[in-house]
Amino acid sequence: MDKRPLVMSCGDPSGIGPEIAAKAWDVVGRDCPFVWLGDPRHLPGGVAYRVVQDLADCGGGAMPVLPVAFAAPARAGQPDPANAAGVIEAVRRGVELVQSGAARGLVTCPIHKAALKAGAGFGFPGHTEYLAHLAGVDRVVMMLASGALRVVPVTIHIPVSEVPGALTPTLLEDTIRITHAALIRDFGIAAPRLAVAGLNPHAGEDGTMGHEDRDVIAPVIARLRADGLDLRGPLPADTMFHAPARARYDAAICMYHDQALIPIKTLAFDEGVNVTLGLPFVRSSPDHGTAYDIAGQGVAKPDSLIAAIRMAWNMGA
Ligand SMILES: NC(=O)c1ccc[n+]([C@@H]2O[C@H](COP(=O)([O-])OP(=O)(O)OC[C@H]3O[C@@H](n4cnc5c(N)ncnc54)[C@H](O)[C@@H]3O)[C@@H](O)[C@H]2O)c1
Ligand SMILES: N[C@H](C(=O)O)[C@H](O)COP(=O)(O)O
Repeated sequence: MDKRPLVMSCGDPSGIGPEIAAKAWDVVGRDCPFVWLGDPRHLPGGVAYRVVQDLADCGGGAMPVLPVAFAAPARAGQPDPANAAGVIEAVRRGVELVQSGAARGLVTCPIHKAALKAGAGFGFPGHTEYLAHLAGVDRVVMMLASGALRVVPVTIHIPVSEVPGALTPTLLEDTIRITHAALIRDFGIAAPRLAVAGLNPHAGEDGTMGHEDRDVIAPVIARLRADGLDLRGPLPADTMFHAPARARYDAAICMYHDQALIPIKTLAFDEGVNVTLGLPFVRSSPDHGTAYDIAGQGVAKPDSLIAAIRMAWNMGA
């Protein structure tokens, strides 16, 4: 039996990451052990932890911590640019441990993208793009998954004004194929059914409200259907997410970030998991961010992080 632990990058220590990690350990630390990569100083007072030097000894007891150097203490809700380098190092170290085979998978606690850019010139829009860079892969896919819905945004962290130009047939086909393969391999769905959203209102209304649906999306769907994939679309996005519609597919392929993330965060904010498909290792994350507005108050819910831990544990088996 694979007893290797997960590793968890601490995320922005001024956010809710440290507190939800400690809460998550209390719930799933025994069944899905993880080693927290961060600065013990950033953990909330009273949290039981033990510093470890490697991943060998991490089952049960207090939360194991593999220290990562940070320049400054953390002030709840107030990101410190001086800590940006440590946030990035925790992610890099986590990838190193997974790629070495020491860890079963990586769970990342939330980062604040703008804070990393300001503090360390972080050149990536978020974890997803950074992890692809570290892994040396050209294409990865962001999936947000829950019991009620799985969604994939084809374009991610780009301005809405740039979405039409970014929606190339190649990007759409790659995204669909990576998603389809992951649903089979990682989610145990033998014959995945995919619903593909249109870009424009009413999926372009036969070209009267935009042409991308007819000229870009529909030909890719036709080609992949001819290749045997079970796809429907381009569908009007506004009628894809009510319960009867969701019952007809296993994942929704959406054209841009909020077209995908609004429905899943509306339906399943506390259980949604962000999982990166196409990496040579397992990576998951909660579906929320640093939540500076509640950081340090003890009210942050660990539920999404717990779901992310469980998903990574099961996918890493
Ligand atoms: N995986 C990630 O690293 C990740 C994911 C999403 C957003 N972010 C980043 O986080 C930063 C803040 O983003 P945002 O404000 O749009 O979204 P957010 O998810 O941080 O917060 C949105 C709202 O949800 C609440 N909330 C979030 N998580 C919660 C929890 N566990 N329990 C209770 N309430 C919770 C917050 O208090 C806030 O009111 C941004 O820089 C964003 O890019 C990172
Ligand atoms: N777009 C995701 C969300 O809103 O939940 C989140 O920002 C993911 O970012 P990463 O690439 O850092 O996982």
